[in-house]
Amino acid sequence: MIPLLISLSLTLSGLYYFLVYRRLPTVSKWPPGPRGIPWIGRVWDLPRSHAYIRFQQWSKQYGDIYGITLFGSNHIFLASDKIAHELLSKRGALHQDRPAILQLEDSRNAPEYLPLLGHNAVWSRQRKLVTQIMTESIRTNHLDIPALELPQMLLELLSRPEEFQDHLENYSSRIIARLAYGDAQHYARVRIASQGLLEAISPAKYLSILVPPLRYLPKWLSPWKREETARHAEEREFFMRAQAGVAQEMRTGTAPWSFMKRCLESKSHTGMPDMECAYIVGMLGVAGVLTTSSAMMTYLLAMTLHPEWQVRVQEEVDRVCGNRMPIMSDSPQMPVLRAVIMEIMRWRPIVPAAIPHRTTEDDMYDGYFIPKGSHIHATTWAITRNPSQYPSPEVFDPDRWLQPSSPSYKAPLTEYPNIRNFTSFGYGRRVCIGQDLTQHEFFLAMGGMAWAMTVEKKRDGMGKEIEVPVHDYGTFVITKPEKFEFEVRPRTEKKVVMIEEWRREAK
Ligand code: HEM
Repeated sequence: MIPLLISLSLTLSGLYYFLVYRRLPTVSKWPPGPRGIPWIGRVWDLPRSHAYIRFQQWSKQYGDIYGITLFGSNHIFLASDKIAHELLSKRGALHQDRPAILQLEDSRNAPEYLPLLGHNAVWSRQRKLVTQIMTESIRTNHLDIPALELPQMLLELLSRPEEFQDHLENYSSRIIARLAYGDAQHYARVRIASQGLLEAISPAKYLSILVPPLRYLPKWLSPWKREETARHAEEREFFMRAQAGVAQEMRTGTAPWSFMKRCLESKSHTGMPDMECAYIVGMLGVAGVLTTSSAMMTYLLAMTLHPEWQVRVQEEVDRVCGNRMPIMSDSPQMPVLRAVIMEIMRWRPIVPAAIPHRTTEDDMYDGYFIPKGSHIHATTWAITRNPSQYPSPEVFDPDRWLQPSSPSYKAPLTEYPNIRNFTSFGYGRRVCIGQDLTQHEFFLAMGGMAWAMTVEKKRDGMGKEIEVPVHDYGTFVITKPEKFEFEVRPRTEKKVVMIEEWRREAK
């Protein structure tokens, strides 16, 4: 079987060379980039995890736009915010499709995972409905829900900091479960579903995503196909069960506001099947867990490594809020906290390789030909390291958002820095729909942590500081810091009592 696949690949590589390179218009050219074997490309040069670091290295060599070929697909990589806006926002109509994720059954058409759908009628109706529900959740103050879950997360962090990943993922899961289904009871299953889908779309787990010909292997030689069938069945069972619970509460008139309630109510005019409704809401849950918790983990890492910034945020919190925790309406007076949040998103992007777009018409950019069907990667890791916009990009420096001399500074400071429309949320018509919720979660959680506790390096038995790894991040397409050791101290005992009281009230 393997020799057959190799000879098939070589034949296709010849065919590809003939069809694609002969097709390039004479006045334009394929962007520069690492060349490999025609059709196959440079697959051996692509690591299964942390590939975004290689993408950035290539951008240094080939420029802010470069191209590679992988198993017959054209991939265009962008390392500049300006070019990404030019192509994906201004000419968004040409580049709003998605490539298929081969580990999933039919990611482009099955009415399941909104962020992975192709540009088709299913995507349009789901995006419209989700946008309406998210807008309504702001208008009806449902985005204040993170505040209700905050005291529990703070108390858990104060008592068992070594389990910080669990506390923060549970915090995000409880928020999204409340929003999705009206209460937090499903949080553990939401978290499992998020992790399951994340692994299913990550080359670090499934080589078949990076090497598409592997999908033609028979089922008995493809354990990953069996794993996907099982994951999908479990996920579907959970999404349908959670939906049935809300439907039952609606019948008895006891259902609180939730994404699911709104989705089910909308069925009278959208005519959406139950299964699709279950997936729209389930997907929102999945999208909102590992993304937001990742940045909150980076907050702990950044504050452990940079105590001077923790002091600055705490001074601002104390000055603006006095003895209470920050609330969203404090935001205009808290540029330092917002700068720290921005810098966390820039310094350690949550989806560092971004989600690729797919081009539906031939296009040209700066003399380069972008053929229909190309995958466009606005690689967040490279864009947030572009030195023209972010000098000394490896340095964690929130001042780059506060000092007028910095290229990323924007006035007025009552409004900026502001994570809305930042490169981490993508571009154009596929831009992230969860930005407002993310903004609420980050401001309250990071402001709350700064108010309640001081994090610092741990010391060993000899009193020597234990070094904290700066670069150890996970291998999946949504990354998070690996476990590291640090200490947490409550800023005052009175604050701990206040948080405990608040938790009792919030229940
Ligand atoms: C820090 C947190 C988050 C980050 C970094 C993030 C990042 C992204 C990115 C990169 C995309 C693709 C954009 C593109 O293709 O150009 C996206 C799409 C999406 N995000 Fe987020 N996201 C976050 C939080 C959330 C939350 C909290 C939700 C909802 C609860 C959410 C829901 C979605 C949805 C539904 C899409 C699909 C949009 C579409 O394809 O039309 N995200 N997000």
